[in-house]
Amino acid sequence: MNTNKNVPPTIFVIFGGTGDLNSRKLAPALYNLFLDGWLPEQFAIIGTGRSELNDDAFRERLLGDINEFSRTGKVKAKTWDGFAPHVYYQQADVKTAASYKEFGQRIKALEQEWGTMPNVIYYLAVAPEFFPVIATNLAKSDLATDPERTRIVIEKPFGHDLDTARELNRLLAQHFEERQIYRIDHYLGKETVQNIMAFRFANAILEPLWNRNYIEHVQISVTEDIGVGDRAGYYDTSGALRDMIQNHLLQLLCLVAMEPPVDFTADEVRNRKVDVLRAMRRFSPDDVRESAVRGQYAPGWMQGQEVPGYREEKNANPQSNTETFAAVKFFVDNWRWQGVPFYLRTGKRLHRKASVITIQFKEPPHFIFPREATENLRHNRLVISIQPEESIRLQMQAKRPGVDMLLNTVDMVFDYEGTYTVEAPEAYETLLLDTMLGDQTLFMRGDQVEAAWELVMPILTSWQNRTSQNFPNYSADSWGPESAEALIARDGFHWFTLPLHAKK
Ligand SMILES: NC(=O)C1=CN([C@@H]2O[C@H](COP(=O)(O)OP(=O)(O)OC[C@H]3O[C@@H](n4cnc5c(N)ncnc54)[C@H](OP(=O)(O)O)[C@@H]3O)[C@@H](O)[C@H]2O)C=CC1
Ligand SMILES: O=C1O[C@H](COP(=O)(O)O)[C@@H](O)[C@H](O)[C@H]1O
Repeated sequence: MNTNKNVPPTIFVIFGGTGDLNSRKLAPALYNLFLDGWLPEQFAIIGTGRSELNDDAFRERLLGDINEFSRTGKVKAKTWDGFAPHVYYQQADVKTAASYKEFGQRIKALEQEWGTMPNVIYYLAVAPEFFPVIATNLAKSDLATDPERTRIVIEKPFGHDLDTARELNRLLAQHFEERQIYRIDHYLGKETVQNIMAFRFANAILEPLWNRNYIEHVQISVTEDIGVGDRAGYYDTSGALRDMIQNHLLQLLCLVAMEPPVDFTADEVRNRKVDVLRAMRRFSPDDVRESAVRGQYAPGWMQGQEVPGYREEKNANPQSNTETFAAVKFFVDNWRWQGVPFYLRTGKRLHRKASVITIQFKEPPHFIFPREATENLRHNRLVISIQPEESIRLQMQAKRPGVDMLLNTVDMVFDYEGTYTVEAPEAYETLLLDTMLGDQTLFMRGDQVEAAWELVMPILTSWQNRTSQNFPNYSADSWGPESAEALIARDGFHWFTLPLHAKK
């Protein structure tokens, strides 16, 4: 989102500095921002956790993490020598008031050393049970009183359901202004996801076609080949609908379905996305049976390796009925989209990792070519590949070279790899920089989160009330349960196989 390099002096406090998210995502992202010259001279990262570490030990730990997880590869000694002095560690228990006093002293010392009043960003990379605790303690300790200079970043999950999301919003609103609150949805930071807005709203040729008159249906598919690994403790309380559809996939849907914003400001963009969520058709219990399916993976084989079923994963409940796959048909009841189904699906341990949005257009109203010339033609489709392939393909019909008139389907392709030489930043790099610049465009506003929860609540409730499950119901390395095929086949469509050229 950024067009300038004017990041003001900033102190970045990471609650959960010793945790997995910081190791794999935040620390490498901050390092890469430093590497690319985005960070100001006056910049400090204060990591916190209960672990007993000093500054040097924490720096060593981050060095290992960055070496392992950074997209830019191993750290160069000279760059590290420039970065490391900006990093500090403070042991703290987030539940005790004394910890916040110590943060206050640390921040004050840096202010005095720098001779300026920096922005202070509190990043909550801790379990969600600590979000209210930390927010309240920051406020009580007067560490976030200035809305111009202090911000709080909240990781997912934002609430477990509509009530808990509302409760968390209420609590945050007691202590912070909305402009201070940055709710993360890391999909919004992905380069290819940001490009959906650029592609739709910086090109005049798409908008006239972007509606129910030309579009037959939309598919949003986020498939993963990995299982839950050692995250079953968290995942068992969540499931695919909460973990992916309520946030990432619905946000992708909003980007496809939103009206053109008047300008590219945070609230205008977010208003248009909330409009979509509000226009989405609500589910009755009968609708849920018709329009939503779920699945759970069984043990099996992936690429020659034996893999456990979900119930056999570390820390999983052996009788768990948590879904690791979900597919839902939504409608957006407004003038633009009336009658156009949006099929969303996501799941773990599926055949291939791929996040793809496919817009299928209606057939031409009349074919002038002989039947045999057109037999194998597909509808025009716009295929937006978010990852791992990063591309946009427009599938068109063309005449095959030859003396006869035979047509086939060809792709017009924009692909990042072939077009740009610069490597795209990781989502967290963009998002962390935006928190420092005070740009909330790619962050979830409170009403947006609640509107998304409101939409999925009938499905969650209905699934919770239906106890009998035939789980596990799909095998590893498949495309999910048969019921997912039936969901879309009833409307005469099928899930598209994801781009064959997609990188593994
Ligand atoms: N890991 C990931 O890929 C993702 C994580 N998230 C979210 O990020 C958050 C963190 O996840 P993750 O990093 O995986 O979790 P971890 O369990 O790896 O880390 C938890 C962190 O919290 C700290 N902590 C726990 N209790 C206290 C306490 N009482 N006082 C101070 N610090 C404490 C731990 O410090 P110590 O061990 O030193 O006590 C540790 O640094 C969660 O909300 C998660 O949902 C979101 C998306 C992806
Ligand atoms: O938020 C989450 O996202 C990941 C998938 O993210 P991606 O960037 O790798 O597509 C998912 O594995 C995880 O369960 C979920 O919590």
